[in-house]
Order: sequence, then structure tokens, then C-alpha cells
Amino acid sequence: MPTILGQNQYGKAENRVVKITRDGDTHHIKDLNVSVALSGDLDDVHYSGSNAHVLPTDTTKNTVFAYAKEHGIESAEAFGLLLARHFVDDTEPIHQARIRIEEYEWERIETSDANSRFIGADEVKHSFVRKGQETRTAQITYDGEGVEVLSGLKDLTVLNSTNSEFWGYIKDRYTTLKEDYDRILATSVSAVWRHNYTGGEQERTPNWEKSYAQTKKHMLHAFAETYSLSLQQTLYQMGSRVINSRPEIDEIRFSMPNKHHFRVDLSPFDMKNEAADGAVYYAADRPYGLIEATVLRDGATPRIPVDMTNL
Ligand SMILES: O=c1[nH]c(=O)c2[nH]c(=O)[nH]c2[nH]1
Repeated sequence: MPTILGQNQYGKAENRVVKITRDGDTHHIKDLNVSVALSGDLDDVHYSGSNAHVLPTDTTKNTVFAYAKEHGIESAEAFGLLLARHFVDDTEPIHQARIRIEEYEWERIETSDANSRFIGADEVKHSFVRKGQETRTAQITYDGEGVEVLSGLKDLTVLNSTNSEFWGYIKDRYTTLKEDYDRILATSVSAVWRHNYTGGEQERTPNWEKSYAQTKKHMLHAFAETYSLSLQQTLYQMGSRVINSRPEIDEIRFSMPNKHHFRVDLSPFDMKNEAADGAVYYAADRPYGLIEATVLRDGATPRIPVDMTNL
């Protein structure tokens, strides 16, 4: 049976590009998922395998990152227009470009710096929490005598665009990671915390709503205010801030994926991409580091199950 080629398109889907722009201490973030689909004079590659009219999908990916660096990302629409025009106007066999973009929006973490001993209000200028925010969780158990109340949250995604370093680690024959003195630190916080309330008649019932709001606030502030040498250190700071600020909580357990943002190597295009100038990053989704730990009030017994935070 004779066949003919129908509608076709190709390109690189889901380029996760993060552009940080630095305006002095104030950082701006644009976080996009960009999919490129090109069509045009592409019968031959399908019929005969000739690639003479094919701009590689790999090139379309590089273009997304290089354009983010060269032109910045003013808006998804403006960035999409730039890319679409480039692919069609500058590549003869390409007649149509479709750029689809999802944008993940971030809000600044607002801190009164009342809790911060060593840094000022400026510090929030590079700390963000992703819009949409978290899911709140609770687990209540009662055995006829006492109650146990575990509160928590998951999917609270936060990012510091500076004040994060990672160096001084073990290097063996398989280590390729470069030491980094100015990296993005991003994580999606899952946390479960245990109230010391046991349901006794003489006990005052905690104000659950207020306790939750305050606990979340302390976690966010500690994240924003910690100059981080590792995600482990940031986690511990967040836990201690909660335990030290909330007398009703004795134990908190975190599960925090290290949402890696790798600085894109733009040197093949003779472009610099230094953190200090505002860089373009590739947001990798997997694999990811997974950092988990419990922080306890001194003397408290650990009771939160180890796997509780990744249900
Ligand atoms: O904060 C980090 N902690 C690690 O244990 C680790 N390991 C790694 O490769 N990167 C990081 N970052």
C-alpha cells in the first residue's frame, strides 16, 4: 500500500531553564519549562533519512539556554516569540515553530528579621517560595489512654539563589562534582512534627491553626536566613528554629530532596555563565539528593517513624 507522510513536527520538549537576574542584592527568578516543536520542509528525513534539513533537537535545546543568557527572560510570551522567530527566520527549511511554555512562579520569602541574629532584612532578596505552596498533613492516634498528634506539610518548594556553597567533601576515584562557592539551593520540604500534647484532662489543647502557621513561618525564615554549606546544615537549622521557637513541639522530621540546578556550560558558544553575573541553570528533576533527618528537643524520645515523611 502506498503511503504518504502527514503532519509532522519535532523538537526538544521540556527544557527546564531557570534564569537568575541580579540587581545588586535583589535577585529575580524566571523558571520555565520550554518545549520546542518545528515543522517545515522535512519530508526527506522521513522518506529517505537525509538529515540535510534537520536542525538537531539538541541544538534547539542549546538555543533555549543560550537565548535565556543572551536576551534574558522578560516574560514567557516575549521569550517564546524570540525563539519562534529565530528558528523560522534563521533556519531556511523550518517554516513553523511552536514554543510551548509552562512557567513556575515564585514569591519572595518575607522575613521580619527579628529572629535573625546575624543577618539583615536584605537576605530575603534571594529567597523564594514557589507559588501554589504546600499540602498540610496530620496524623492523630489514640490508644484509649493517650493521643499522639503529628502535624506536617509536603511540597513546600523553596529556593535560595545565592548564599549556598558545597565543598570540602570526600573525593574518591568516582567523584566528578566540582566544588561550588555560589550555587542555587532548592528543595521541596516534607516535614512531620510531633506535639508534646498527650490529651490529658489537665492539659491545654494547642491552637493547632496557629501552631501550624508559626511552624511553617519558622521553617521558611530559617531557610532564607541560613548561609548554607550543605542542605544537611540548612535542614538542621530549620528544625532547631522550630524546636526553639515552639514549646509545644518536641520533634520534627524532614525529608528534603536536593533539587539540583546545574549551571549550563555556554562556553561552546563563547558565552560566560557565572553566578555573579546572573546565570542560566538547568533544573534537573532526577536523580536527586535526598536529605532526611530528625531534630529533637534535648531529652525527647524520637517517635516519628523514619518513613513518615515520604508517604
Ligand atoms: O547540600 C548537599 N549535600 C550533599 O550531601 C550533597 N552531595 C552532592 O553531590 N551535593 C550535595 N549537596
